[in-house]
Parts: sequence; C-alpha cells; structure tokens
Amino acid sequence: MSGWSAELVTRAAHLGASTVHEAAGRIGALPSSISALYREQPPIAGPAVTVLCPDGDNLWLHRAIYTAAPGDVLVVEVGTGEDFGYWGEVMATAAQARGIAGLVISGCVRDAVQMQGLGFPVWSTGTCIRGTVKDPLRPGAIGGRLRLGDVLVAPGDLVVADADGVVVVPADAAEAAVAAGEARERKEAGVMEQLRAGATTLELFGLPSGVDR
Ligand SMILES: O=C([O-])CC(=O)C(=O)O
Ligand SMILES: [Mg+2]
Repeated sequence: MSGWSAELVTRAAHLGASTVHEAAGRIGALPSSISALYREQPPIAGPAVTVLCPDGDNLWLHRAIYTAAPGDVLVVEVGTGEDFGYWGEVMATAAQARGIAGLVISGCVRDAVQMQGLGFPVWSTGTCIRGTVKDPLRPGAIGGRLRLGDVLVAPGDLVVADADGVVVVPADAAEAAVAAGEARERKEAGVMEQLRAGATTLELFGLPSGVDR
C-alpha cells in the first residue's frame, strides 16, 4: 500500500525500532506497554493499516485482515478496553495467509504460545483470556488516524518493531529516517571498535567524569 521498495522496508527492519526512532529525531516511540509477545519474534517493518476497535469488540480487526495488502502491519487502537483477547491464533493464521507482516495493538491478545509456534509477530499490552464480541452496530474504523500514547498514527506511516518496542514514522519522513539510521549505525560501529581498543564512553562522547582529578 505504500510506495516504498521492499528494499527500504528490509533496511528499516534491520535497523530496528530504537535506531529508527533516534534517527527520525526521537519521534514516534509507542508506549513501552506495547511490547513484543515473545522475544524470538522477527523484527518487522511495513506500512501501517490503522484500525480502531470498540472496547471488547474485534469485528473491525477481522475486516482489516481483508483490507490489508501483503507486507502491511496492522496498528490497532482499542480505547480503554485493554483487557480482552482481541486477537489469537485463528486470526494470526488468517493474517499470515494474506501476507500481513504483524500486529501492533494497544490491548491484549491470547493464544501466545500458538502464535509463537506460527511465527506470527505481535506487539501488545499483554495477554488476556477474555474473548471479544463482533457487534456490527458498534462504531469502529479502518484507515483513520489513531493516537497510541502521544503518537499520532496515520495509514501508510512506516512501522518498525523489534524485541525492544515499536516506532511509527510519518510516511514522508521514512526514507530520510532510514538513511539517517544507517549513518548512526555506522557511527556506533566505529565507537564500539574504539571501546574494544580501550577507549571510554566518557572520552568518546565528551562526557564529564564527575570526579575531580
Ligand atoms: O477468537 C478470537 O476472537 C481471538 C482468538 O482467540 C483467535 O483468533 O484465535
Ligand atoms: Mg483463539
């Protein structure tokens, strides 16, 4: 759904969430309460498909699976109703069959072990066994703007998620953020090389030692 090359998305996933967040100007960090469901899950990057779910209702998530294109990341706001299992192994299986890259949700999921077995990556606020309803009369949306913590998410924004967390960068800033992230990574590689050779972080970063000498 975005105009990005697969190559740019792969580069973004390789950099990871923290580096892209820093390189983009310290923007877009989703709350740390939205964390990786299991540590071994693969890092992902891709354009956001935004979904708003009413509390305790996952009908719009089912619909979103069939709206998203291969490579998209579902980004979901559930309002105040965090404590439901909005997503599980059945929906993960459906999403995988459609090539969806992963799920980021401001609420809980269930079937954690099964999703680990599937290798479907999920960032959620936790797990909850309580099931949801699917009420066609309750308002939700696909493709609107979301607020997750203090981050506004628009459809098509670049999502990068890994074991450390999730960052969302506005679509028009994505290419520059990835390029800046690569420059940052090269610089850090140089710093670590010098640390191995005996330099200190205090001298390399010009930090005051705090000790009178
Ligand atoms: O049934 C649901 O709504 C969520 C779930 O557990 C699954 O997708 O397996
Ligand atoms: Mg289930």
